[in-house]
Amino acid sequence: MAVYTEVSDDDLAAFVAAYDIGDVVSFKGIAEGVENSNYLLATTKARFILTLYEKRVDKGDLPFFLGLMEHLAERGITCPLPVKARDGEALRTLCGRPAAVVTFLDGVSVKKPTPAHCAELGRALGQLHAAGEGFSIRRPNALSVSGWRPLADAAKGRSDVVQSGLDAEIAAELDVLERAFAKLDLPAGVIHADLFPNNVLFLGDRLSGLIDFYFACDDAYAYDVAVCLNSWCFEPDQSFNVTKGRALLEAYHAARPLSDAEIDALPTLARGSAIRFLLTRLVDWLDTPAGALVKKLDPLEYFRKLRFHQQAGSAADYGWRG
Ligand SMILES: Nc1ncnc2c1ncn2[C@@H]1O[C@H](COP(=O)(O)OP(=O)(O)O)[C@@H](O)[C@H]1O
Ligand SMILES: N[C@@H](CCOP(=O)(O)O)C(=O)O
Repeated sequence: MAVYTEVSDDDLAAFVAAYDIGDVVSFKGIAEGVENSNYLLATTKARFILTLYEKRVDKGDLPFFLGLMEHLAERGITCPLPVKARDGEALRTLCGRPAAVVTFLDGVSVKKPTPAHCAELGRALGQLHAAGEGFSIRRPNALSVSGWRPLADAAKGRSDVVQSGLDAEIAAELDVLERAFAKLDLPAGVIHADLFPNNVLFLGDRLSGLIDFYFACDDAYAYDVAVCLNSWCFEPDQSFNVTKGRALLEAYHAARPLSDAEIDALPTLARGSAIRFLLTRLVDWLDTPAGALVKKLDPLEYFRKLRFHQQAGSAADYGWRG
């Protein structure tokens, strides 16, 4: 579920009256999603997504997220465009929460990505990175290497209920990654940071839109590539599909060429990305009360991916041909 805040008909009517988006035809909560309350809002003019930003979103970050979507949409990226109310403001308040209306994108997310989907994704990611250049607001990645130890500490002493010995494995991995990340000096800019298949829409085999920019931040571009290798190229049996990896990397490289340093760093970045999602899932797993309506995501999926990356010697293990 992702409707934490219920909006009454009266609240909705008062909210929509501030915009020039037509009259409400229908209004329905969207089940998918984890972080925020999302509604599909249809009006006499068009369809929109109304989002109420929930507790985990820092209100101070909203100008970054909304400004970024506007910046990218202006540069040809098919992403939600924040809709301004008559007073010129896109960020408003509804039911005591920060809220915004964005344009609705057609398409569906794929459950089983093919190499063709991975190529589409790689190309779109390269274009996204190029289009983000020149965006003026900065947002450091709170979930990069300096954020991992605090997450591990939050789970410490409890993670063995998920898997015996996990605390020690995480601590040892963080020792390695903190040293390895300190040595990296890679091209950086705006990244999506959560471009999993559920955040990419397709019409047939053609990518039709990118959504959910609420983890976007400044970090190494190749880290975003590593997030996608993790989320798009593993099979359900947890084997890495090099054909998908190659399709993703080659399409990305055609849109935004990867430097030798970025290619060499891929195994380290993939390990980092694996521990990031392992840790956030682990903390959520441990902290989400039994019976909560939110679907808990399996932390061990990312532990198994981490194991693969620990064995990876070079980018060739991800399908890179040079
Ligand atoms: N602009 C959009 N156009 C079409 N569907 C959208 C749009 N934004 C969100 N959705 C739908 O809402 C769901 C949840 O949105 P998402 O931004 O991923 O939520 P959360 O940040 O809470 O995880 C998506 O899976 C998608 O089905
Ligand atoms: N992609 C993250 C969870 C974040 O969910 P989203 O619905 O905001 O994309 C994970 O898989 O751990």
